[in-house]
Amino acid sequence: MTVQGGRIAAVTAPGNGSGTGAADATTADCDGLIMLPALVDLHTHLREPGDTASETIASGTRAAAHGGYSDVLAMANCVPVTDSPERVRHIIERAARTASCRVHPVGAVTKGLAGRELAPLDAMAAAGALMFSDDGVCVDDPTLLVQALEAARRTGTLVAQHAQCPRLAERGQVNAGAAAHATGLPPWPATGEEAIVARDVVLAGATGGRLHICHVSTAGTVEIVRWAKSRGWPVTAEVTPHHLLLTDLLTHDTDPLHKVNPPLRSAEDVAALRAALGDGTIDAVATDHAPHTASSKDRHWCEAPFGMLGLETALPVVAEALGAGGEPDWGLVATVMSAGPARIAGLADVAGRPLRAGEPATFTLVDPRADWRVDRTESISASDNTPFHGMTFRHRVVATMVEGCVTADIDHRLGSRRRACGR
Ligand SMILES: NC(=O)N[C@@H](CC(=O)O)C(=O)O
Ligand SMILES: [Zn+2]
Ligand SMILES: [Zn+2]
Repeated sequence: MTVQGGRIAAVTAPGNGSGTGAADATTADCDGLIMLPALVDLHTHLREPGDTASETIASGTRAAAHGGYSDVLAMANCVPVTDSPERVRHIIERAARTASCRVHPVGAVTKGLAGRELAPLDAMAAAGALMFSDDGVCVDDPTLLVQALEAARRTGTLVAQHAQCPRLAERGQVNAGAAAHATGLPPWPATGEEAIVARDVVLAGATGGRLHICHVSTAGTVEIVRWAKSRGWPVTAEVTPHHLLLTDLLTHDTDPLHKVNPPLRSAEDVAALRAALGDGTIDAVATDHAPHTASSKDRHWCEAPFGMLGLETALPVVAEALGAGGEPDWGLVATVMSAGPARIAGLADVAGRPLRAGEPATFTLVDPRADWRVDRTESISASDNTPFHGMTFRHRVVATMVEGCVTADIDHRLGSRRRACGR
C-alpha cells in the first residue's frame, strides 16, 4: 500500500513491490500482516476529567491507538459528568491537545447521572455529542428515556442504555446461579438486564428514536434484540470482548480483576453472544474499557469497583473468540469492530472505511503469529486491571495509522511517518 497526503494512493498485492515510488510517499514492509480498517470503540471510559489517577485522555487514547483504534466514544461518567455543552466542548478541546486518536464525547442522559432531570441533549448534540448515555447506571425512569429517545430522533443521535434494573440487580455482584452459589456473593440475575431491554426496545419502537444496548451479556437479551429488529425498531446492540471469551467460572476465585458490570455469564450465554455477532443481531464489539487504580481494585470483592480494561486486548480477544484458535472471519471482525460501530455513531464518512485508493489511510496492522502473552505490567493504559494477564493470544496489533499519521508502531515498521506528523 502507498500512502500520500493522508490517503491511500495505491493498494498493491502482497509481494508485488511497494506502490507508486513517489518521493513523498511512504512504504512499509507489511508482508505476513493482516490489514484492517482501524477500529472504532463505542464504549470507552477515559476518566478525564475526574479520575486521572486511573486514566487520562492522553493515556487512554494511547492505549486505544495501540489496540488498533482510530476513534473512541468517551463515556459521560466523569467528574464532573459530561452533562452540558460546555463539558462536551471541554473534552473535545482537551482531546485536540492530548489525544492519540479521535475522541467523541458521549453526553449524559440525565443531569449528574442522577436519573431525575433530563440533561440538555439538543445543546450537547449541537456541541458535538454523538450519543447519550448514563452508562454506569441505568436510565430507570421510562418517561425520561422516552424524552431522550425523542431528542435523539430530533438530533440524529442515539441513546445507549446501561441495562441494569436497579431493583432486580440491586446488590448483584456475580452471575446468578453457580457463581453466586460458589462464592456466596449476591446474585446479578439475567432478568436484571433483560427486563430493561424488553421495555426499552418497545420505547424505541414507539418513539422512533435510536436505542443502543450497551454490553449485552445474556442469551435472553439476544432474543429480545432479535425480536425488536424483526419488528423494524431502531435498535442496535454491542457486546464486549470479555463477555465473548470469559465465563462466570472465573469469578469463583473472587479476584476483583474479574468483577465487571454486567457480570461474566455462563458458557451458554457466551455461545449465544458469539452466534449473535455472526448473524448480525449484535452489531458491534465495544470494549467498555473501564480503568481502575490498583489500590481501588486491591480490595475485598464487594468493596472493589466494577470494570476491566479492554482497548489494548480487544482485537486479539475477539479473534480468539471468533476464530476458535485459528483465523477468524476477518470480514466479520472488520464489520463488528470498525464499519458497524462507525455507522452506529454516525462516523461512517471518516471511520471504518474500506481500504482502497482514495480513502483515508486509517488502518491497523495485525500480526497473526505473534503468540502475545499479555502482561499487565506492560499496560499502556494508566491502569492495569486486565483480566487477560498471563493469557497468550495468537494475534497482536502492531501498528495503527490514522489519516496517514502513525499513532502506534511497536516494531517501527511505519516509523518515518510518525516524525512527519509530529506525534
Ligand atoms: N463496566 C463496568 O463494570 N464499569 C464501568 C461502568 C459501566 O460500563 O457500567 C466503569 O465506568 O467503571
Ligand atoms: Zn455500563
Ligand atoms: Zn461502561
